[in-house]
Amino acid sequence: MRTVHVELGSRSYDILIGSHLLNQLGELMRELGLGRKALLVTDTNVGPVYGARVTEILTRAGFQVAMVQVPAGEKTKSLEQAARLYDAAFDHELDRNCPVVALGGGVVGDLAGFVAATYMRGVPFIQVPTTLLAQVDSSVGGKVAVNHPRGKNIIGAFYQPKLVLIDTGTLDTLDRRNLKAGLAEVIKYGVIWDASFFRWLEENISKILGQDPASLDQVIETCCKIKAAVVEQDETEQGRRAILNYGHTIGHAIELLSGYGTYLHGEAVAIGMVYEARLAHRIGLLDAAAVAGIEELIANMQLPVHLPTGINCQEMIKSMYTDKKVTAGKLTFALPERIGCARVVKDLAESDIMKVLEVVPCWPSGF
Ligand SMILES: NC(=O)c1ccc[n+]([C@@H]2O[C@H](COP(=O)([O-])OP(=O)(O)OC[C@H]3O[C@@H](n4cnc5c(N)ncnc54)[C@H](O)[C@@H]3O)[C@@H](O)[C@H]2O)c1
Ligand SMILES: O=C(O)C(=O)C[C@@H](O)[C@H](O)[C@H](O)COP(=O)(O)O
Ligand SMILES: [Zn+2]
Repeated sequence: MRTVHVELGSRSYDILIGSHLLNQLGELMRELGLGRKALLVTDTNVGPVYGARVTEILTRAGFQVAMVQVPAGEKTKSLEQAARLYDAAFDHELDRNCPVVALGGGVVGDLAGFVAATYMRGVPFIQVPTTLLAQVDSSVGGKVAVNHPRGKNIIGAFYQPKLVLIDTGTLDTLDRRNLKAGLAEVIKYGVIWDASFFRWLEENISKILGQDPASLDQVIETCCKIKAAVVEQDETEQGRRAILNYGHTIGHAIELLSGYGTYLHGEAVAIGMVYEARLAHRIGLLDAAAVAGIEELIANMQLPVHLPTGINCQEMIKSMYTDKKVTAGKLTFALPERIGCARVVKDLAESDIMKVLEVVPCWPSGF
């Protein structure tokens, strides 16, 4: 088992990474001294595979478990689904010391975390991420949210989990499309933080796509360490943390305008990283070789690199104004300045963004 610690004073916690860790969840939660009723939140794909097993593990450790399965998919990050979970928490008589446990991908984690942050003004939250994306990114760092019809993750909070338990064995049942979507966030960490990790990814593409266990363990641990380091510096995104948003200003606009769930989050971020690298080049921040290297790695990981057909570039820019990085009406981007280093750039000219979006005016959506 590998452990990554996230040091945030009284909100510190461990990320445990290993191949058969689910079995230890109950004992680990008991050691945290939590109340004995647990709301287990999962979705309609993950529940049937792991729900009964996790319920049994928690029950054996002395928890009374109520499991709720929300519909799988991005549309579930909604206030309607949150309301369903508040009802379930009431029905199960959760008190302030009783945990909400998220068993699933980033959708379940963000939704359940939002409910944990707000039910009774906050109850303990446990993350058990089961997608690669959730294991390398969304389960760590405390961003929890639901979507608004006009903006991604608009209703949310910063609310840290008490424990992140990553059972890498759960990736065995994840489909290829979702595995690859997780790799977009993995590439992000190489671009914004660690040039040697970026090179390592370039050299290990076939092992990673072949789901070689040691390579995936390496990927997950490295990403968790990077995310922990960024979050420790700037828990509530007053500045530096925004580099984790590289690819997301354009990515979120794609998710919104194509209809939540049409593009997976990781796919939209992959496209966003390509166009935002070009934007960084256009404003003189990033050299052309680095832009080509980023685009090549994303394509070689079998992720999309073109804007989808039919997305109107003006509409895209308009929707970027709902981004949480906007301040005083100015668009703000997290852009790479070289492989392994990124910075927040404020006050970009719309004309530069438009030029970049129009380079290949809304290409066909084939990957
Ligand atoms: N909070 C954060 O810091 C953060 C970071 C990145 C992304 N996100 C959010 O995460 C969401 C995307 O998360 P995601 O990519 O995990 O998507 P997801 O949660 O929708 O999961 C993807 C699909 O895989 C299924 N699935 C999950 N685990 C499985 C398993 N082990 N076996 C079989 N099927 C499984 C799910 O049911 C779903 O259909 C987006 O809403 C995004 O905004 C949040
Ligand atoms: O943890 C962060 O900070 C991130 O930005 C991670 C992103 O991968 C994630 O998609 C996040 O939800 C986007 O942040 P948002 O504040 O733009 O919603
Ligand atoms: Zn993301």
